[in-house]
Amino acid sequence: MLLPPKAPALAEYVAPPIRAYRPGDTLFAGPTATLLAHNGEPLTGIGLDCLPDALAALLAHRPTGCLAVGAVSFDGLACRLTLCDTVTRAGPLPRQHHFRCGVNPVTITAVPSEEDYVKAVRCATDRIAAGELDKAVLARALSVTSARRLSVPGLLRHLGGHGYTFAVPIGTRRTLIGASPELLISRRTQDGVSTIVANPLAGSAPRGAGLAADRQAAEGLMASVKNRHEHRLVVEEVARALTPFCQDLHVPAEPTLLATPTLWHLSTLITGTLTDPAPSSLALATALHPTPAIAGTPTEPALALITELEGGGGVERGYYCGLVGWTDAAGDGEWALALRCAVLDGDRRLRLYAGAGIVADSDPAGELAETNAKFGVMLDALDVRPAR
Ligand SMILES: C=C(O[C@H]1C=CC=C(C(=O)O)[C@@H]1O)C(=O)O
Repeated sequence: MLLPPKAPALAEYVAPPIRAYRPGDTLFAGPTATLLAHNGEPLTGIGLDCLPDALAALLAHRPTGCLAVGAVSFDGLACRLTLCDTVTRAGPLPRQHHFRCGVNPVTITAVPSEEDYVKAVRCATDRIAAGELDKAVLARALSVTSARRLSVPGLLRHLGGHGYTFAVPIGTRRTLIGASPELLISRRTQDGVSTIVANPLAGSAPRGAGLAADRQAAEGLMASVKNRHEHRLVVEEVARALTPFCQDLHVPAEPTLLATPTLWHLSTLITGTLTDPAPSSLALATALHPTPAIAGTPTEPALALITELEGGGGVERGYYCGLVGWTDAAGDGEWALALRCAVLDGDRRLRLYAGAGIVADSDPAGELAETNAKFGVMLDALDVRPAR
């Protein structure tokens, strides 16, 4: 008797763009669509300042439909983009509720140690109290070695449905991979009118275990004066940077709550209509980057403190906190911040990154806990601990 083919169990399901992924491809999945760039022309070595013009010129000579997809480093000096004439498009990646049993044997080294990160946070709050700056985002890393072989598709399977999921080749057998909740900027043009969306996030609280604790965590975040201040600093700066390019800009007065699998965030959805001629999505990203969500404010002292404290602790941001996304020849595009991510080096070694916004009344232990919750996205994909 001929039996119908067995439908794949949910745990075995792999979304088509992940099934189609080959080493060296670039994948970028947003809330509405997934792009897979295969066999494109690599573009590296152009800094963010020159990138909008360089890409406009390059894309103008390519066939209609050609996109540039990839990443720009945090310092804006390096990029890894692919110019791809025929990007494969699919729907958004589904969120897969796999049972994760936390059994993957790995060794993890914190860089710097948790104690040293706490000291760095104290140092930052002292500098803020001394009036040198208002906010700095301090990051830490985890160096992970896996006993099991890791693969980009194997990790991507667990990163869908988190906002912006990405895999970008950034060197020989090195891939930036992650799932970020934060949209820096998107631009869309319809009937000659270009509209934008930016979704700054800042102010976070780990999700609670169980409904009551989770609700308490969300309500506590919404009511937190420290987190509202941390968030406001980002929204004000994003609005200030976008204002010269917009004929109208809507900035809600109050944040809302955004839930990710590991954290609650304060979120503000900023929308606007661009002036004519409209700057490209990448030109807008250049005007915005680095926002206080990933650097601090004012920008210069914040960047100096990051170099001093993170550099002293052995953290090199590289592409973490950079941009990841795409642009077309007309300048429409979508750029997320490269957060909740890792660099996969070969097939067993990973470097995970997470940071937290430090303001005057930051509690160092709380900021450490926040970074640990942020690592949860990638640790869960590695099956290092059970999902909530
Ligand atoms: C720097 C990170 O998050 C930023 C984005 C959202 C919320 C943040 C916060 O509450 O501190 C950070 O500003 C990270 O995830 O590594």
